[in-house]
Amino acid sequence: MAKASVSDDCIDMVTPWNEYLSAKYKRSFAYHTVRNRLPVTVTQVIDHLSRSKEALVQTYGEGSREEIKQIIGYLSKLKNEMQTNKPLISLEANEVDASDWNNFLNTTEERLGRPLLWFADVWLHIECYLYRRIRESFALTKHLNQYDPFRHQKEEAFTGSLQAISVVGSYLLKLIESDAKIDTEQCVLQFLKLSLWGNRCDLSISGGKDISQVENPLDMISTLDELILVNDLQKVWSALNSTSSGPKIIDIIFDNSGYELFSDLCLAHLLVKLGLANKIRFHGKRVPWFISDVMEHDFHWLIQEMANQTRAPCLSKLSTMWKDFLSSGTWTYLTESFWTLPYSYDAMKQIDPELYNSFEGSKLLIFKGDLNYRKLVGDVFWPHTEKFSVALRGFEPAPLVTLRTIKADVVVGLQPGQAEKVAQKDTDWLVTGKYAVVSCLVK
Ligand SMILES: O=P(O)(O)OC[C@H]1O[C@](O)(CO)[C@@H](O)[C@@H]1O
Ligand SMILES: [Mn+2]
Repeated sequence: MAKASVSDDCIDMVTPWNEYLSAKYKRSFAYHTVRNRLPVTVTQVIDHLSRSKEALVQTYGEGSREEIKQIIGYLSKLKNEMQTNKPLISLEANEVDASDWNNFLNTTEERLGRPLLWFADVWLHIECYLYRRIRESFALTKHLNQYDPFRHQKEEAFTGSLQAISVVGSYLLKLIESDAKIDTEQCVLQFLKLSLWGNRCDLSISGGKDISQVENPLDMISTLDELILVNDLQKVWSALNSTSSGPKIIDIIFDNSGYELFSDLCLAHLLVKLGLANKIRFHGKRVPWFISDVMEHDFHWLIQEMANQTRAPCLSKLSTMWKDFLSSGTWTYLTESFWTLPYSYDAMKQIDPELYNSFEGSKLLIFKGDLNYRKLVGDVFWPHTEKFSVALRGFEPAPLVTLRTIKADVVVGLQPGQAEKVAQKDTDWLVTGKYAVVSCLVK
């Protein structure tokens, strides 16, 4: 009998413990995401292109008119493939990571003995594949080859948060310019929390709705400690404050642009100013990713946009200092392809040994956000009391910490009974970004 709908392929149950998160489980957030949220994301890109067509043709030339039609056709086909649970197909455009992606697809197909399907396989792989296919629709064109369909939303996420950004920026400037002795530990903990809660601003969870930070984040921070379900901030402080002889290099693996990126750079500035790091390496995405993730353009755009804020002189002052950090090499911005492959981080040593080895000398790896967390723990539905060190499955290139607001249904490191207690208060505690975890692995 013909399937009434794709969901007939899915199992009407919650994800079993220790199983991969997957849209094959109808009661999972993965199913809701693949069934309802990702089609909306594709539709929003199509709508954006349709609405901006004339402006795009103005900017990219008459040749782009036909390409816009081509991209919309490609995206409509992609949406249909997903909604009718078609096999995942190889990438066509010859980009730096295309062979890695196609190797992943072929190797997985061989292991499974069947092609990958949207409603059967690991959510992480499916969701990353969707964004990589959105990228492909532009990579197959000439005029719009480097166009970022999410840029306008990422930029609005900054301009919409300018009030909160000014508050935090002037606070940071006062701190670093004051001669008064500051409580180093308290300041670092405060800026770690600002960076953590900055992760609430993520367009993929909000479905693109405006998520600008309007409250005063400094007031907000002090009231949120009880929402941090795993709080290893003291361990992070000890790792940062350790007087180990090694180089004081810290890596920040970025998540979202806008307010979150600003809060990450404030933390990075403080760590350098306090002598806890003498080099900070930032890692961003090579292609438009999960709507709000940072690309190199977003990074430099934000710092330049701060320089333009004549009504917030603290921001233009910070912008000058941040440009100096970049030109002196204290800060470096890196874009490795690995971050936009489908792999969870236990595969890094094998897939990108150069990247893995580059972390060996790092004092601390700071992973921001939910997708990085899912890649750290492998998108497995671990029991919530499973140890973070076990869930990492051998990914330990250096001391690391995850600053993550919870937006997907996987969390480890909780105490017995803790998940049940939170769920009584908020049934959707796993997917709203209201709660957070700060989990640290020190070597
Ligand atoms: O920007 P973040 O914090 O990585 O959030 C991305 C997360 O948002 C979601 O789209 C929300 O479900 C997840 O699929 C993904 O892990
Ligand atoms: Mn993100």
